[in-house]
This record gives sequence, C-alpha cells and structure tokens, in this order.
Amino acid sequence: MTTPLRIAVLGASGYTGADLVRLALTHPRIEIAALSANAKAGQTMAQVWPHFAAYPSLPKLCKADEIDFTGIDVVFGCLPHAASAELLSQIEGPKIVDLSADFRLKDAATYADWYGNAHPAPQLLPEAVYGLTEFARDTLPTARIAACPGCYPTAALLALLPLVERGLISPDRITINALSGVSGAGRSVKEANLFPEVAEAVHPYGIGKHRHMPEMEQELSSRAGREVIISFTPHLVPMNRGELATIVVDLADDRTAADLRAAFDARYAGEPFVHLLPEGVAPATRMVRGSNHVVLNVFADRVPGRALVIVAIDNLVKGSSGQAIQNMNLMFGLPETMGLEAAPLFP
Ligand SMILES: NC(=O)C1=CN([C@@H]2O[C@H](COP(=O)(O)OP(=O)(O)OC[C@H]3O[C@@H](n4cnc5c(N)ncnc54)[C@H](OP(=O)(O)O)[C@@H]3O)[C@@H](O)[C@H]2O)C=CC1
Ligand SMILES: CC(=O)N[C@@H](CCC(=O)OP(=O)(O)O)C(=O)O
Repeated sequence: MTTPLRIAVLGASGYTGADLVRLALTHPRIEIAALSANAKAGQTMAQVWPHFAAYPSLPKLCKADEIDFTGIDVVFGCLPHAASAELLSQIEGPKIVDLSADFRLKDAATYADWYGNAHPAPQLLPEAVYGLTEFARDTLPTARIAACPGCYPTAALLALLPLVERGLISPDRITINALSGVSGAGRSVKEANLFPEVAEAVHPYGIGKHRHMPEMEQELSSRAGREVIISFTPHLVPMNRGELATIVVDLADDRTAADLRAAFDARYAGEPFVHLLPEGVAPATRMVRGSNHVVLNVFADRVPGRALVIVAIDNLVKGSSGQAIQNMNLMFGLPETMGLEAAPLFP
C-alpha cells in the first residue's frame, strides 16, 4: 500500500479552501490531516458548509498556529493575500501550494505597489514557481513553493501564451474583457456582494487598474521575450462560479485566425484539461462548471487583422483549487490528473 500524502488546508472555511477539501475527499492519495479557519475556528466543516453535512469525520477547523506540521507533506494556503505569506513563511518542512497572490509576482516592490503592503516574506520569492501547470511542468517537480495563478490570469494566460510565444499577435494591443461569478470575491461578508447588489445585473470593476494586470504582464512578457502590455476589465456577473474571458488581439504581420487555431491545436493537443473547441463553437462556463477543464476557441473578427480568443474556466477549480491539486500532483510525482477526473456538473 502506498503512503498517503497528509495535507493541511489553511482557510478551509473559505470558498477555495472548501473546494480544495471537496476535491481532496476523492483524491486517492490524499489524507486530510488538518483544516484551519480564522473567525470560524472551533466549528466543524458541517457547521460552516451545507455540502459537508455527510462528512462528520473531517478534522475540526482550528487556528493555523494550533496545527502541528510534523508529518504534514503539503500545506495549501487558501488565505487572503498578506495573511497567507505571513503564515506560510513560518512553516518549515512541508511543501507549500499557495492560492493567494503572495508568491506570484517575482518582484517584492511590484507586489507592494499593487497590493498596498510590503511583502511579508520577500526572501521566499526566489523559490516560488508560478504554477500555471501546463507551462510549469519542468519546474514544479522540484519546487518547494507553488504560487497558483489568479483565476483571471489562469484563463487569460492559457488563451494568450501560445500566441505570444510564437509571435502571432501584437504584444501591445491585447484587450481582455472577463466575467466572473461572485464566489471569485470570497466568502467574507461584503456589501457589494449581497444578493440585491449583484442579482439581475452585470457591472465592471477594477476599471483601468486591477491587481491581476502585473501578474498577466509578468508571465506574458517572460514568455514573449519582450514587454507585453494588456488592457483588462473584469466584470461581476450573477452566478456562483465560472469565469469567461473574451480577448481581442491584433494579428502580427499577415497572420490569420486560422494560424492562431493551428497554434492552439499544436500546443494543447493531448492536454488533459485544456480543450480547443471545434471551429465556430463558443466557449461557455456551463461547459466546465465544477471541473478542472478549460475550453477555448478562436474566431476571426469582421475587421481584418483582428481576432477574438474566448476562454472559460471554473474559477474555483482550474482557477484555484483544482489547479492547486494539479500542481501538488506534479510536486509529488503523481499523475497530473489524479483526483481531478470528475466531469463538469450540468445542469
Ligand atoms: N475565490 C476565488 O475564485 C479565487 C480566490 N483566490 C485566492 O485564494 C485565497 C482564498 O480565497 P477565498 O477562498 O475566495 O477567500 P474566502 O474569503 O472565501 O476565505 C478566506 C479564508 O481565510 C481565512 N482567513 C481570513 N483572514 C485570515 C487571517 N488573518 N488569518 C488566518 N486565516 C484567515 C478565513 O477564515 P474565517 O472564515 O474563519 O474568517 C477563510 O477560511 C485568496 O487569496 C484569493 O484571492 C485565487 C483564485 C480564485
Ligand atoms: C470576482 C472577484 O472579486 N474576483 C477577484 C479575483 C479572485 C482571484 O483570483 O484573486 P487573487 O488574485 O487574490 O487570488 C478580484 O477581482 O479581486
């Protein structure tokens, strides 16, 4: 019998932490050893979540500093940024898969500019691997810290990296319009996320300045070998989970939408989770809900020299907890898809 991987989930009373636990319950190699919360410490998972009523044996939520990390193989940080690096930097021994923004930006000064606080553990930044799994398979197996991308960057980078790597699009005219379900904003109570504020309506936010911009530009520029500038506008839509991005790109030289399609075909053929849809089929969040799958497609625009790339993910799975488990699998030499094979939930 193989030894299980003992995991601790910090922030299990939040949306990403809960989805991590949901996925971990059916992962054949995971043993859930400890779960933390902040205000909800002391409660059971069944008390704080409706969907864990049938799992009374899950560990009780405790404060992170009450956890004995001896014998824990991996810690998942599902905490707000800053609190995450603060807590994770005190843990020695286990590997770390962080879902917050704290280890994504390579430069502590850029982090401070965009997040408004000094980085709590800049000494750890050099050892963190940016965990967009499909583009980090060579570095994740030896990494101690995986920095899982934000949900919007996961969608946008999967749609753009194969194109900028091959020089198929203009690197300074990329417009990303993205829609997110409300779970993307976390479970803590905020007036802006109350039902009457979000139902039957759509609104943009973070207009002109959103903290995912430097993250996207860092990764795109690094792969393009030159500076890539994006325009990005997120929108909040009245659904629980799911994210869809429509990206307008200017084609390089005499490239066509068919060239972009061929690039996706070449890059993602055989990928277990990233799927180029048949020509003309529009990606939709209902195609991936509850799963680690990503669907994307490319369309010619009416205007010559322009094309549209559309991508859909589930923000709580490929956009956070699913990708975190995909990264853990690679960090421990397990099959990348282990525990993530469930098909999307529909209707
Ligand atoms: N939601 C999403 O779609 C995505 C989120 N992320 C990132 O993942 C992280 C978690 O997000 P999400 O699950 O949505 O957040 P939630 O607000 O739903 O959950 C936050 C969790 O952290 C705990 N917590 C809050 N403050 C502290 C603190 N100071 N010390 C210790 N624990 C604390 C909360 O405990 P308690 O409930 O007891 O207060 C809760 O368990 C964030 O960094 C977020 O930006 C990344 C990708 C997608
Ligand atoms: C709908 C909504 O509010 N979404 C969040 C992004 C969620 C995410 O990926 O956040 P991190 O980068 O902190 O991990 C936002 O726009 O801030």
